[in-house]
Amino acid sequence: MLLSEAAHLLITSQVLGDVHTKISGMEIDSRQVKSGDLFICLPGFTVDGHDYAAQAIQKGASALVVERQLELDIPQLIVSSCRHAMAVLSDHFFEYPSRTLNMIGITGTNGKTTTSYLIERIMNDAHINTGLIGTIEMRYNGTATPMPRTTPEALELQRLLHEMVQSDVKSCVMEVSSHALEQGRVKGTDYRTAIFTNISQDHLDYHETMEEYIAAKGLFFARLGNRYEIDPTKRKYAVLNNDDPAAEYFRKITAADVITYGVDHPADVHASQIRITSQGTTFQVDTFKGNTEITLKMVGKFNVYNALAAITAALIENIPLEHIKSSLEQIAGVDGRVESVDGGQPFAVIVDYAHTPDGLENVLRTINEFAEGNIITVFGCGGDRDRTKRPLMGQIAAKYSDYVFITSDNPRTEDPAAILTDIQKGLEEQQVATDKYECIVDRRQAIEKAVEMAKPGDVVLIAGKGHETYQIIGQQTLDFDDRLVAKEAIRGLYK
Ligand SMILES: CC(=O)N[C@H]1[C@@H](OP(=O)(O)OP(=O)(O)OC[C@H]2O[C@@H](n3ccc(=O)[nH]c3=O)[C@H](O)[C@@H]2O)O[C@H](CO)[C@@H](O)[C@@H]1O[C@H](C)C(=O)N[C@@H](C)C(=O)N[C@H](CCC(=O)O)C(=O)O
Ligand SMILES: Nc1ncnc2c1ncn2[C@@H]1O[C@H](COP(=O)(O)OP(=O)(O)OP(=O)(O)O)[C@@H](O)[C@H]1O
Ligand SMILES: N[C@H](CCC[C@H](N)C(=O)O)C(=O)O
Ligand SMILES: [Mg+2]
Repeated sequence: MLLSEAAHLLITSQVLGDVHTKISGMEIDSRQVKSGDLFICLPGFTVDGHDYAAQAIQKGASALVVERQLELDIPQLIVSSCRHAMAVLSDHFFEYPSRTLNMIGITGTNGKTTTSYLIERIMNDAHINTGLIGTIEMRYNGTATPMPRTTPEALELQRLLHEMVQSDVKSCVMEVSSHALEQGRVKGTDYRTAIFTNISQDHLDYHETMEEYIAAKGLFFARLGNRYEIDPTKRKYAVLNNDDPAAEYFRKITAADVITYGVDHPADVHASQIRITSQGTTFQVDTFKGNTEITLKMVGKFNVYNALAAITAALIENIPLEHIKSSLEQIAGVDGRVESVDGGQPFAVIVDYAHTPDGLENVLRTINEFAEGNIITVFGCGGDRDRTKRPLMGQIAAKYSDYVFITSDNPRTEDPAAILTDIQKGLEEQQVATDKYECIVDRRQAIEKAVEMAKPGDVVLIAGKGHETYQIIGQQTLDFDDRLVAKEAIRGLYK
């Protein structure tokens, strides 16, 4: 690509220097720049990419995208928003991969990862070669790469989608976080289907109010246009959870066809007669393409919602309901989501990624439906993240458990003990008896004590970190896996 081409795409941009400058790649991190790259200077939340332009030049950058002219002897493209420029240029540079792939995006506070795996499985079983991008990993054609965040930056995203196109992938299912929507990470990405799971409190450190959070999610549906072509494969679909009040707002702001799913309210894809056991969940589903009964190996009403979203997306792809049922019934579960840890102990140990008040309430309510003995919950809240959810999660843990170990999640740069105090305040406010909970900063120790306390028939829930294999304390990322730590604790007791 030539710099002139980039300038042409960004109509209001201004070029300083040689318009014939060749661009062989793009980069937003000066440390990763290769010779001939266009370095895009992102003004970040912690540092300003403009301050790293000199380093990028040293590493061989051929031109810069900037929001203000820099006193550096190199061609520069001055734009009003480097983030916007990144999205537009990446999409072009990687040959608009989302127009070739059939894109399915999922947004919502909880259930994105789970739903994405259900869809991936149904699609691949139906021989539609499908890739996946989300919190745990990105994977396609049997190869997986861990992901640092739920939704990649536009540059990384378009690069990954391009890779998928080159590898003969036909469809991609991905999680679209509210951060991504707000920062324009998926700008330009052409989704066929946009799914909404639910909205509840989270990320109020970033979005400040629930209204702003909902508005960020709304961007996904507002951008979803429908040109009502004769070719039905070009239609766009908004798949909305009709039991969530925000669905009505998304319906109003989208120009796509709306298809609803739900349990408590009438919907195009509707579940009823939900039966939950410790082994799984059975429900009747009535759809616009037939009816059937499905038994999931996954537990919880919330997983019925995830399954309904996946069924709707698959029906849009014209996959027969009987095939969808067969795929869903075979799925054992998703990594770190209500995952049982079996070390031969006479009680249940469940690791789950619930890290929001709603997520924690859902998983605990589900456990309450089948637990025979006491419920012992071990959980914490991440540092440098929404502080207002901490006391609420404390109250929920106490409400649905017989005993609570308040411990560290990923404290990041916050004082770990102070995070525990924030959680404890919620319990104090509700005057929870002090012999019903304790605070142990060290997560390993908390897990060990919980396992030690459990009696036959009890359930130990270890919530918050799910699939994570690390713990971030200060600037350090240390090895830590709830499942392994629980197994070690069990082994220590039941040798
Ligand atoms: C709040 C947020 O989203 N921050 C993202 C943002 O960081 P930032 O603006 O602070 O970036 P920065 O560190 O200031 O750097 C600015 C620029 O300077 C560049 N730089 C920096 C240092 C250097 O030596 N050289 C250099 O070029 C950086 O590459 C970057 O381009 O841009 C960075 C670069 O792409 C991201 O890595 C970073 O994600 C951080 C790590 C993060 O934790 N984000 C979370 C909150 C997040 O996005 N979460 C959602 C999931 C939410 C959900 O659960 O739904 C997600 O999608 O993952
Ligand atoms: N549909 C749902 N509604 C409410 N809670 C859910 C739902 N699905 C899963 N959960 C709970 O939320 C946790 C996280 O689920 P999942 O990882 O699928 O969500 P996510 O939206 O991908 O989260 P993240 O924002 O971290 O990417 C689960 O471990 C479970 O406790
Ligand atoms: N995607 C979520 C993950 C939270 C996981 C929890 N273990 C934590 O570190 O807070 C977030 O960025 O808020
Ligand atoms: Mg996720």
